[in-house]
Amino acid sequence: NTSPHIPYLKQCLSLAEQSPPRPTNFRVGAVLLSRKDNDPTFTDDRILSTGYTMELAGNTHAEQCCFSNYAAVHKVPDDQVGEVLPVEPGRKLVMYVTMEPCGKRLSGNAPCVQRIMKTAEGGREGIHKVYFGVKEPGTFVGESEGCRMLTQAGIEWEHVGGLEREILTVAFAGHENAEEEVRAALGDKKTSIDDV
Ligand SMILES: Nc1nc(=O)c(N)c(NC[C@H](O)[C@H](O)[C@H](O)COP(=O)(O)O)[nH]1
Ligand SMILES: [Zn+2]
Repeated sequence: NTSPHIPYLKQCLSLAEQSPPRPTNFRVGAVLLSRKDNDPTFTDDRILSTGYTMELAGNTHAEQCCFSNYAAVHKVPDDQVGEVLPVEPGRKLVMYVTMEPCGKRLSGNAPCVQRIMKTAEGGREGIHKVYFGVKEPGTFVGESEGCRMLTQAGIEWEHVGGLEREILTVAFAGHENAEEEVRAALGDKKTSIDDV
């Protein structure tokens, strides 16, 4: 019996596979949904938006595209997406991403944790929880800050294990020595059982 989160991470993985391979970032997929409280099998989930790395023009991240796509459908600029996300009693906003949202980007563009935090404005809760399949490898920014920043902002997060190898293989596809980087990233995981 697999965790009910796995089908969502698999959906994010197939989104990530649509991302153009680049050595300068990771190929990531994201899904934004509304989830009813106390619905353990997620039967009443409502998908709100999806996104993948570089889906939209420019150097865009999966989470960024996910928000931007939703904002476009609701005819507001990206930075006002929080104002059009649904606020429904008894339901929460949840995001699934193949990789831990970035807390820092080498390009200096707004990191995705900042975009996630921004959805909580004007008394709205915004994104309640983020599920991801791997922590960000150290390739670009070293020790990732995403989770710590989410915690500081009072946003819950959870690493859902089981798809690390698949997620990293897709993420690193555009990199020079992708296989080596995947192996190294898996090795970093104290919990990865593949390499024992
Ligand atoms: N969660 C996440 N979703 C993405 O869609 C993506 N590409 C990354 N990648 C994180 C990595 O740290 C940055 O890609 C590098 O730091 C380069 O920064 P830019 O992407 O050029 O801003 N992380
Ligand atoms: Zn990001």
